[in-house]
Amino acid sequence: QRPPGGPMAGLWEFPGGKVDPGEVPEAALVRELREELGIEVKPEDLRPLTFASHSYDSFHLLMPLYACRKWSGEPRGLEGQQLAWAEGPELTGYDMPAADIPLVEPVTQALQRHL
Ligand SMILES: Nc1nc2c([nH]c(=O)n2[C@H]2C[C@H](O)[C@@H](COP(=O)(O)OP(=O)(O)OP(=O)(O)O)O2)c(=O)[nH]1
Repeated sequence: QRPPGGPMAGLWEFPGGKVDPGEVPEAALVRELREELGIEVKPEDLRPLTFASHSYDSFHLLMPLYACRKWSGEPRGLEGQQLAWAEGPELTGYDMPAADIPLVEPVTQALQRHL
């Protein structure tokens, strides 16, 4: 859950974050999962699933979404954030950033197909 006081506070998002200059996207996600959730993921265990392309008022977000079925460690909110483990149809019950709404259906389908 996004922290209070910042942009889109309180909305539920997929774990991740911005790619640093010169950083490969998969490396950025591995880093963010380590920093935010304390889990270790190998880049080869990230499978591209779909992407979001959404114009917010002040920027355009192009965000790749990956499936990850293998990790080590137990996810914890290392930055004080609330966590939720949501599978399939439960995902629709969370208030999400506008860019994420079109991702719910492909994620739900991928979970059903065990991708
Ligand atoms: N991680 C993540 N970010 C998302 C999702 N949906 C969505 O619109 N975003 C946006 C929010 C941010 O503008 C950007 C992610 O960057 P971030 O999480 O590193 O940045 P932030 O706004 O929390 O903080 P800052 O670095 O700009 O201060 O993408 C999502 O599902 N997951």
